[in-house]
Amino acid sequence: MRVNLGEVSMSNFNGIKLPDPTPEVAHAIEVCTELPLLDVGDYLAGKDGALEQLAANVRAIQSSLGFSAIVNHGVDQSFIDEAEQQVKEAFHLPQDELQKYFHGEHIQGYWPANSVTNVRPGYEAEKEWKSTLAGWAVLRDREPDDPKVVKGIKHRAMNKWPDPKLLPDFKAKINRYHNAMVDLAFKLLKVYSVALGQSPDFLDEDFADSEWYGRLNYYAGSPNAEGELANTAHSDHSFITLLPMSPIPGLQVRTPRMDWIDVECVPGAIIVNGGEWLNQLSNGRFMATPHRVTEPPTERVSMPLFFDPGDEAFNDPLPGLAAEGEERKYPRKNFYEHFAGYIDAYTTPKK
Ligand SMILES: O=C(O)CCC(=O)C(=O)O
Ligand SMILES: [Fe+2]
Repeated sequence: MRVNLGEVSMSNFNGIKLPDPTPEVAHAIEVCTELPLLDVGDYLAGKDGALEQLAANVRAIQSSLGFSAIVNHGVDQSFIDEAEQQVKEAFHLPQDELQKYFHGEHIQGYWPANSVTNVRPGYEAEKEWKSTLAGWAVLRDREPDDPKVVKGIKHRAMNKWPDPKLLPDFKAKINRYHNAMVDLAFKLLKVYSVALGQSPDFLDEDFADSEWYGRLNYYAGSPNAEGELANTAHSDHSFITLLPMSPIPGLQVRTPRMDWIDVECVPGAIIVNGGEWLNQLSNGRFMATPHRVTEPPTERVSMPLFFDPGDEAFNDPLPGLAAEGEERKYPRKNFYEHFAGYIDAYTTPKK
């Protein structure tokens, strides 16, 4: 599929015209052999015109490959490295210790390898599924008196943390990592808002009570598992997902040509991809691109941060994004309904 960049930059986005994407980005999405690289340093430094240029690049990327990698993002590398180290140590705990933090009905906490179907609706036929990855889900941390905790709302419980006697720094280092990623996501929210043809603060209200979600993924690795899937093809439920690049291979992204490319590591870069919530707000114009992970040769940790709106936000197409006479493509839902439906579908226990 060839992307018509002229059309992408001019029409269908609430009539808001942005500059052309930079030649590097235009080339990257034309050939689709690796993720387009975006330097967000000028934008974060508040340089004149940087927001508009970045938004133009994001609009072109999200209208095609749906994945990019950002550099000069300001997240301290030591926060990432130290969080990753904590994840490794947690998954090295004995099985009977880990089972104490089993995710339960809220799907918050630990889940062992091979325990869930990990089949996402729409992807059943992709390939024999394996789901060999283990995980630990950490949602926005809540206090015991949080109204949703008190009411026992599913998926809105308190997080489970490993015993501090065993892992004294886990909670602090994971929270520090997530807080830095969420800060960055809020800065990118303004870029996405402009890319969607809105004012920079148009989405702020929807995200004021952001229900972000952190997944700590652990792949034990297997040297002989050539090409087998550990994390099956899926699109993320999120608005956007931020994921520090891993030096251990495995992540693959589906291109508009419907082939799969291996993501090559750019040390220090953070992957940004659009999720299903973004896809719905744009009435299908911004991609929630399928991706998957092959069984890595060695131990591998990945820590995606799913950046989400508040539970009460709706998936209505943004102004100007359902062109006149065009039907909305997705049934109306609030974020909570969308999230609960997604998580429950793919974490069905394996029979
Ligand atoms: O492990 C990775 O690199 C990606 C993980 C992923 O796609 C996910 O957890 O949604
Ligand atoms: Fe994902």
